[in-house]
Amino acid sequence: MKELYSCFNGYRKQLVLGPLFKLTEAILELMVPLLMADIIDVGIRNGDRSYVVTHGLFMLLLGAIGLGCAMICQYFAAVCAQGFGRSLRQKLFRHVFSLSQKEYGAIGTDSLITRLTSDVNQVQTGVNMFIRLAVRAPFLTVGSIVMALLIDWKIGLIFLISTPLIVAVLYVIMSRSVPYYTRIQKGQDRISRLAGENLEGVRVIRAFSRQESEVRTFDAAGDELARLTVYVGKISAALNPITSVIVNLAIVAIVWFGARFTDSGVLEQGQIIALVNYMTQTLLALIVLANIIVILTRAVASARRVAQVLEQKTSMEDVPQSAAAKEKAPSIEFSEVSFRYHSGGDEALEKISFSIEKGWTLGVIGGTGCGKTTLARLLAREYDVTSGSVKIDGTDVREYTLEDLHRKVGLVPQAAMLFSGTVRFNLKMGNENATDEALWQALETAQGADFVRSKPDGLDTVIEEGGKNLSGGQKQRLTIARALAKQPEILVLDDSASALDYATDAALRKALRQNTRGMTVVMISQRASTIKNADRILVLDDGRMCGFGTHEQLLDQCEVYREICRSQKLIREEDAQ
Ligand SMILES: Nc1ncnc2c1ncn2[C@@H]1O[C@H](COP(=O)(O)OP(=O)(O)OP(=O)(O)O)[C@@H](O)[C@H]1O
Repeated sequence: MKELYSCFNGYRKQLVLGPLFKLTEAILELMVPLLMADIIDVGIRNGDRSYVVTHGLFMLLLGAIGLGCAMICQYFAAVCAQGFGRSLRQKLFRHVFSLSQKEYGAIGTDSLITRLTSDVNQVQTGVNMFIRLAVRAPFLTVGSIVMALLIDWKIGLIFLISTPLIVAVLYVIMSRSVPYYTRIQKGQDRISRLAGENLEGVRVIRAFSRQESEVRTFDAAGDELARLTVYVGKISAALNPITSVIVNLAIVAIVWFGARFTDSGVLEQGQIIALVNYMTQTLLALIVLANIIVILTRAVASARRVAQVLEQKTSMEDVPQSAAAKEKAPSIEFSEVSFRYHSGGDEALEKISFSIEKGWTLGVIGGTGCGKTTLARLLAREYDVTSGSVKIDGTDVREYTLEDLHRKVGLVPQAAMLFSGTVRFNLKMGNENATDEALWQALETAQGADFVRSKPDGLDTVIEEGGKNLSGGQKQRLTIARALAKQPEILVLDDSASALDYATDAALRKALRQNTRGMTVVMISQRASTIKNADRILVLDDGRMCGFGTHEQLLDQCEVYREICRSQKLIREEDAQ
């Protein structure tokens, strides 16, 4: 939670002054019943009009000052809560970027989104309410009791009996309802998740005619949320009648005993009215206090969820400075590399060893789930190896700063990911300083220049969220161009041409060969035709390396490779024997 306090930096003044102004308003509010008692007992009883008017005007003045204090407090609360929320959101967002894939996987993307949005909002509301009401409500409760005791300690005893009774009722109702608020919060998270997932995958849902069943799931989640909310509403509905009964009985007791004390000259009528006012104030303050406790309980739960992320340290330590690359060392070298995902299960890669020289093309092939993407992730250090080492230019990837490493390795992931903006904006993500000429060059190599040129706005063509307005193949070409614009030393294409037709795929490979001289290319593919001309081919089978060599060598020596080529009709049946 310590991490959260620093978000008050710059707003500590409002955090302290806000409650102080509210306290001033509460003190003035406590004085009003006393003034009223004076007006009745002195002014009205003696028929002293000027007393009534001056005291009445004084009451108005107190009211005006109180209003001013309340408005200043409200302003400070808004400034502090908004400022705090903004800092917290920024801090959390920045921190999330510093986490590695391992932590993303452990916390979950949905959960991170909820923490960044609704949890931060809850904490922000909590801060606002804390400034406005957390000091005022308990002060008014205690102050009303003290004032009653000061007017008459015997009548004050009625306050000392009724207040704990009201507190007991509030406690029982809250202890039953608060756990439901946590469940309601979870229910709202579930509805957001379902809505997000369904809207995102609306095309798949339609294609599989799953609308009805998805609507039913969504309805069920909505019904459950409504059921919980109604149940909490029912419990809370008992609050007002029960507390009203207690307060009204207390008022009856005040009037009853007050009348007797008035007869005996111990109390004045105005004082009885003041006591009734204090009783009503006590009740209102206690109800506000109960609401604040609910809001603060939710805010603390949300603050813990946010703090949990902020306190999460990345498992991927960055070094302050990169170690030097070694001359004449292989461009990429895997030595006895094994890797297991944090979620457990078998090793995704097992004792992989190979190396390739600078400027070579490495083809990686194998069945689904054999570890091709994992290999690319280890090279770009999205994860750290479980054992063994991955070296680039003779230096372990862990000895480069992450920034230097990401500059060296351009990874084009399997799922093409584009951001809303323009073509230029997306391509420049690879290299902010790239000229238009360099961007067109990257597009030419990635076989994307023609389709961008065909758009009236060229590089300024608008790309919708996630690249929705582009075809799968167009998206892939732009992601390849984005990586090329970075001019990395190593380009990793993780099945990045899977949506391209054979002719475009062949043109892409030819352009890569011609335009990326000196660049080491790792080409992961399910298609043997895509990688067959690579300088070396790595064949993976269920996380193990079962072949490494040229196409011809592998046809000679590797049964799995021969089988892949045969199944894809790259070689004739009899050659595979
Ligand atoms: N984030 C993850 N958490 C846990 N296990 C994972 C994760 N990603 C992949 N795996 C597992 O690791 C193994 C290798 O997966 P990987 O994605 O590297 O295979 P792949 O060869 O790229 O498959 P494909 O060709 O289908 O893309 C699989 O058994 C997969 O289930």
